[in-house]
Amino acid sequence: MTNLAIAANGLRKSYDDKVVLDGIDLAVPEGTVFALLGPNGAGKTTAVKILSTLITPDPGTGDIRIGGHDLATTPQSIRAAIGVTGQFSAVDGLITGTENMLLMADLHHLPRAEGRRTAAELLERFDLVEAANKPVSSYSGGMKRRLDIAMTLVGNPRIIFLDEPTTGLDPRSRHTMWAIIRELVADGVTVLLTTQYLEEADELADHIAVLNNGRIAAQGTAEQLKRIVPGGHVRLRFTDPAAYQRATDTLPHATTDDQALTLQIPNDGSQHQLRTLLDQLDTADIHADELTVHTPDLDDVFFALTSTDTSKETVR
Ligand SMILES: Nc1ncnc2c1ncn2[C@@H]1O[C@H](COP(=O)(O)OP(=O)(O)OP(=O)(O)O)[C@@H](O)[C@H]1O
Repeated sequence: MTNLAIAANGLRKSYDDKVVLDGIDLAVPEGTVFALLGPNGAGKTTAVKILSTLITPDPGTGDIRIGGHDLATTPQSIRAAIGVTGQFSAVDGLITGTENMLLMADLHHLPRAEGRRTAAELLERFDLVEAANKPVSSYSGGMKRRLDIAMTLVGNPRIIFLDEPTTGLDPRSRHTMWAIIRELVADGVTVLLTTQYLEEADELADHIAVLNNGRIAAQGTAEQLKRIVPGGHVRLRFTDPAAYQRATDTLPHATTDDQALTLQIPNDGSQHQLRTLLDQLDTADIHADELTVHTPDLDDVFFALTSTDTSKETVR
């Protein structure tokens, strides 16, 4: 059986009468990426703060084990085993990148020479050598995030929590961050990340949990999640109203838009279903100006699951 790096049972947290986490279960195998996905205010940061020992869960929460350590009895062992970066990062803007790194090395009680060597290696690895002696307040968003991760790695953690690691980054910096995360996982590190970006979860995560209204509305691989929503279709666009009319007569199950002269036909995008549709069009001598195939993506899943109060579905 695979060892779990993170195991949480019945995680609960309320603020006054607002229930933020209503008993959620998480199981993250070692060396994998787990994405906690949810709209603003869903409780993602709260979950990360609890799992990284920054705040305590409510009574009634079940067992939580991080890296095999019990959160209730040995939080200090957990702190030694994990790294946390994100919205509550430890980066100090007033001092330089190198100084931030050395501060971290001190916190981990590394001997001075080793601390300097580790800091230099990590600054190099994250492409921060040129900026190393400049105050962090002059860094771009992407550079700050890279420094944040570099600081986290000083202690060589095997489990890393990344709270919205790419929020606000431009596409290039986002891709750099994804490459960094993939490298960490290739080294055997376990990553739990929160994100509002479906594309990010799709790109990186082995397992995705969608958090909504304090509960996990669905979880599974990106592929499993995509299968739980309908939404695959072929879209045909016409410029000739007569051809459009012939198509609507030929395809009675299509959703039509008379203004845009488009039809949407349910279709799973498989070779078989596509061929059947194309044969129908050929037989009726219909030629669309544009044909596009839309397979459900995580956007469809996200909107389907987070738009109602009661949706609850689990894919295993
Ligand atoms: N210390 C606190 N006191 C009271 N309410 C809080 C506190 N911390 C969080 N909350 C509330 O808990 C809910 C969940 O917040 P949380 O920051 O975990 O959400 P999130 O999913 O991370 O959202 P975002 O994507 O906006 O960061 C919000 O409604 C928030 O207002």
